[in-house]
Amino acid sequence: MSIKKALTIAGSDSGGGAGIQADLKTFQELGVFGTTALTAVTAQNTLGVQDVFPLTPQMVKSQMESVGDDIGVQALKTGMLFNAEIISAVSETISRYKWEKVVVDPVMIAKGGASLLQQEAVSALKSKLLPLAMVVTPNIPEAEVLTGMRIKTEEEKREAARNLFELGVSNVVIKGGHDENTSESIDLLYDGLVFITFRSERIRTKNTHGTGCTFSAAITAELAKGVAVPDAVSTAKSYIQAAIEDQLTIGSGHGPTNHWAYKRKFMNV
Ligand SMILES: Nc1ncnc2c1ncn2[C@@H]1O[C@H](COP(=O)(O)OP(=O)(O)OP(=O)(O)O)[C@@H](O)[C@H]1O
Ligand SMILES: Cc1ncc(CO)c(N)n1
Repeated sequence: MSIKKALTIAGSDSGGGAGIQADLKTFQELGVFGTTALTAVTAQNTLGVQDVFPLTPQMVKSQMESVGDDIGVQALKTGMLFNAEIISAVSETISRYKWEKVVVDPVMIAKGGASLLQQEAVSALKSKLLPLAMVVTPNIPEAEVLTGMRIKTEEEKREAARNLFELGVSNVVIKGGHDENTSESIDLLYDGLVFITFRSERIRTKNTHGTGCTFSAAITAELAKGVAVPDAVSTAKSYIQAAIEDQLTIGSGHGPTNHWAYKRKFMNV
């Protein structure tokens, strides 16, 4: 059986809800073979991040080479990158392998407030990695940091998307999970020409740990299968909606989402 392959370059979440763990679960559920390059180990649970240990940039690069030289991938995503040196190593290696279907989830801060990206690494993210991205998926606070704008209105969201497009990203998705005073969770896609909105009912829950990782991993899995960007975003939206709706009760803080839900909802599995 031939299968499409995807790579996630991200941190480990010991609690299993976000990071590499969320990405692999998503790849698996969407029928794509998942490979990994770990950037950092976090000691983390539903209450927050207790400890962080970054790997060396060389070790991140070696893992990418191990995957690239033998297995090969049709698409990849980046998540927690932690520092500027890791961002440089990742960007150089992506360029060397000429990987094109690159999804950048510009992870900055965990739900509990812990920093997953050093402040001084933001400029490396903008200048080195974003120009290589086919899709970038910031939440609203991340889009504010990347653009230096305050984003409150729909027009400001559009302006931020235009700014990010100008940095060389082919498709910008500004996620609306943080827009808590709306009854819908609205994600905005911009491809340099048109805006497409993806809407879903906002679910009232504190169990949204790892939603961003899962969403970007689902886009990556669909791109690996050859799906076009708007359709990939649409499937990712359905996937994350199902995964938030069909709640699990794990831990006493911000619990993870449910990766069994998508197939249960849409494929009766
Ligand atoms: N309460 C909710 N109800 C429905 N959809 C949601 C909810 N919260 C987030 N989403 C959806 O989940 C996806 C991730 O968005 P979000 O803005 O939460 O990302 P994030 O902040 O990067 O996540 P993370 O918690 O992993 O950092 C988006 O498609 C968003 O619309
Ligand atoms: C390892 C890791 N990556 C990403 C996030 C963002 O949800 C997190 N909390 N932990």
